[in-house]
Amino acid sequence: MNLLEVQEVSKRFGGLQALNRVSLHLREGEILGLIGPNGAGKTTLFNVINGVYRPEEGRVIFCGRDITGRPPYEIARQGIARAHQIVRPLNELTVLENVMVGACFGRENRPLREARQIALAVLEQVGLADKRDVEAAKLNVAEKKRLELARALAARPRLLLLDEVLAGLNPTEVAAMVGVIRAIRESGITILMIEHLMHAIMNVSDRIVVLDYGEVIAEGTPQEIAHHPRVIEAYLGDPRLSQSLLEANGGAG
Ligand SMILES: Nc1ncnc2c1ncn2[C@@H]1O[C@H](COP(=O)(O)OP(=O)(O)OP(=O)(O)O)[C@@H](O)[C@H]1O
Repeated sequence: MNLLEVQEVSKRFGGLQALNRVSLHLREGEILGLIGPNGAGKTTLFNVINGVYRPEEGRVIFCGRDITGRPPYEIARQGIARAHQIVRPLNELTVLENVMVGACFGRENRPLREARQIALAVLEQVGLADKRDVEAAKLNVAEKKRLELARALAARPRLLLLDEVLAGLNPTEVAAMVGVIRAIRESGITILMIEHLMHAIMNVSDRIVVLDYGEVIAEGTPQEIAHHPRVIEAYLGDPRLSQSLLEANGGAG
């Protein structure tokens, strides 16, 4: 059974069609990469999936249930967590306390003692255990990204939405984070991730869906996507992206 099905979803902002009959699905246990040029509609799709926006048309089905237009807290309770592109930890709290908040407001309401146990395990999982007593404000960018991931994981999701968790990291940090993402999948969590870093997304995804101007223009394995004429065409308008696609293309063989 598909864990998530997005069926013909459309979302408009005034006269702008941000999503136009977008469909995609995620099988349990897979990593699906969502790519596309700036403004393609990737973040809007995340916002529809986790209930920030209600689409004008279409449906979102999670675990066989229609969750279209349900409020974000209810969708979180059902097992979808999201790591945001812009990381905003509770700065005066420690790393551990931040993650405990995630555990308390996750899939089930948890008592503090249990939330602490979960938070400790999750910090171990993302490689941040040694920083647990540090104030969140004192973390560097890479550590804040890990904290954001830990906060989302503490909700014990079945589906994790990752919005550019590799952005702003240096190559060593990217490689380490890719390792963490793989390990999360191994632990049984399904992942949908938006990423501009072409090498990394090609490397870590089982399948990739490409959005352009709010429409799905391609879907396939990283290999297929890297050679797809419509994808290359879509990316040619953006020199930075087309360069990274060409590099990934070479890397993908
Ligand atoms: N709240 C909003 N109000 C009006 N327009 C919006 C809103 N959110 C997004 N848009 C517009 O919808 C389109 C899709 O934006 P979205 O942020 O989903 O793209 P994206 O693929 O995530 O882009 P990026 O890669 O730059 O993050 C863009 O043209 C954007 O300007």
